[in-house]
Amino acid sequence: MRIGVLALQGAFHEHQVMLEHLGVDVVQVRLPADLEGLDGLILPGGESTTIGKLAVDFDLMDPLKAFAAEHALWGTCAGAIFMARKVGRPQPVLGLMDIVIERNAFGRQVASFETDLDVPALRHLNGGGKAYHAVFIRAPLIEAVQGTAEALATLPDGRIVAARQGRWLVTSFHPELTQDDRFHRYFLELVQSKFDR
Ligand SMILES: NC(=O)CC[C@H](N)C(=O)O
Repeated sequence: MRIGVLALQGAFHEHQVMLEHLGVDVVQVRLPADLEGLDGLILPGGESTTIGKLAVDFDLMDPLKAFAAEHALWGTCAGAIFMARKVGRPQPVLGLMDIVIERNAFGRQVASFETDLDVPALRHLNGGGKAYHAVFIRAPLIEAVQGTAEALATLPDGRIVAARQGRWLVTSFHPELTQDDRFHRYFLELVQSKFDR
């Protein structure tokens, strides 16, 4: 399997390390040609306005949308914002997934937090029964899932922090910053699956 990690800005290296640990070939994507031959793509956390601006400057917007139409995609944090169809205040986004997302919904950098989540979608994986420890860094909130998008994880108060639509996955938090590789393994399952949206 060969997975791309959008490497314009943000935590792409950490995703690469996790994927390589799982025996996956990783390609850093900076130009449209880098998408060639990939089986899936991860959009990392970072600063969504910067990622969006660089994606426009590097003529990546249309190639990314075309790639997403055929492949699995996973956005973490800023990457999730970049995939959303609707963001609180307009900025360059791919506008793919039927979710409404609010940036920095939990407050400033100092309000970053970690918490355990119950994620039913991970239960079938090896080691899947235990709670998932999630790291939130100036995280966005998935305010609504629409169409065929569905929530995968919520905070105890019901706020949505992970969602899936066909082979598209978004998480408000950063699985690449923990030792727990279950979300990466779940994504690799989506890459290999033939889910329809
Ligand atoms: N950890 C992150 O990716 C933070 C996302 C950032 N606050 C944004 O709005 O783009």
